[in-house]
Amino acid sequence: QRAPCRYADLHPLWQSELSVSGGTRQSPINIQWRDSVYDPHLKPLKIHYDPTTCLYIWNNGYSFQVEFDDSADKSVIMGGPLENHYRLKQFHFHWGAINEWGSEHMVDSKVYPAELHLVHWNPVTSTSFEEAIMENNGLVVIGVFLKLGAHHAGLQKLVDALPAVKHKDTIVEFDVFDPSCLMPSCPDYWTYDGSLTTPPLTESVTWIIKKTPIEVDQNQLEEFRMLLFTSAGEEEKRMVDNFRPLQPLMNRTVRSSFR
Ligand SMILES: NS(O)(O)c1ccc(OCc2cn(-c3ccccc3)nn2)cc1
Ligand SMILES: [Zn+2]
Repeated sequence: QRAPCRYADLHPLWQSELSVSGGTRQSPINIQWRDSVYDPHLKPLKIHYDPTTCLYIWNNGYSFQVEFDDSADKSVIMGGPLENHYRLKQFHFHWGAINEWGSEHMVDSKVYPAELHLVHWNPVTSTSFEEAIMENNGLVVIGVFLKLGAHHAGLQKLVDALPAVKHKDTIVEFDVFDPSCLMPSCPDYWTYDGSLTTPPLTESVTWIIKKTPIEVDQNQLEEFRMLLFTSAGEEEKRMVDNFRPLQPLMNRTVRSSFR
C-alpha cells in the first residue's frame, strides 16, 4: 500500500498547489502495462551526456539536485518519441521513508523505493529551461526506478557528497559525473504526455519512463533519508516521502517502445 499522503505537510508551497485546477495531463500516473500501446514508430532513445558539463549538487528543499551547464548542446538526448534534441539541465530523486514506497510513477500499482528524474529542455523552441517550463512539450523528463539490490558504484560518488548538502539551500561543487551510469542497459521505455510533479506543476513534460529499474543498496537509500527539508538552525525535518500522489490518467494513452 502507498505511504499515507504526507505531501501537504512536506512543504508549505505544495499545500497551496496540490493540483493544478483543471489539469488534464498531470503526473505522476500508474502505468497499466496491459493498457499501454506498443508504438512501432518509437525510435531508440539516444543519450549523449558530457561528464564535464556537471556543475554542482544542491539541496533545494524538495530533493537533492545535480545541475548541468546547459549553455550549449553538450549533454543531449534525442530519438525516442522526440522530434528534436533536448538539453540536460538537472537530475534529482524522489524517495520514501521506508523501502515499501517512494517512487512517483507506479507500474501495475507496483511502487519502487525511489525514482530518478533527468530533466531536459527544448532549445529549438525555448531559449532557457525557465522558458521551456511554460511551453507545450518544452521539457522531457526521463524517469528511472530504483530498486533495493546490489551496491551501485556510479551512484556512490553522488551519495558520498550528500552530507555536504544536508540542509536546505546548501550546495557543493560536483564536477565530472556521467549520469549515463544511472541508466539501465535495457532500452525499453513507456512514454506519455504529463506535467511537472512539483510546483509549478505545468503540463509541459514528455515523460519517458524506463521499464527496467537500476539496483542500489540499503546504505545508499539510507543516505538519501539523512537529508533534511529544513535549513540549518531550524527544527530538523528529514527529507523523506518527497513524492506526489498519483494523478488521474484522464484521456491519455501510454505508449511502449517494446512489445
Ligand atoms: N519532479 S519533476 O521531474 O516532474 C520536476 C522537474 C523540474 C521542475 O522544475 C521546477 C522549477 C521551476 N524553476 C524556475 C526557476 C526560475 C524561474 C522559473 C522557474 N526551476 N525549477 C519541477 C519538477
Ligand atoms: Zn522529479
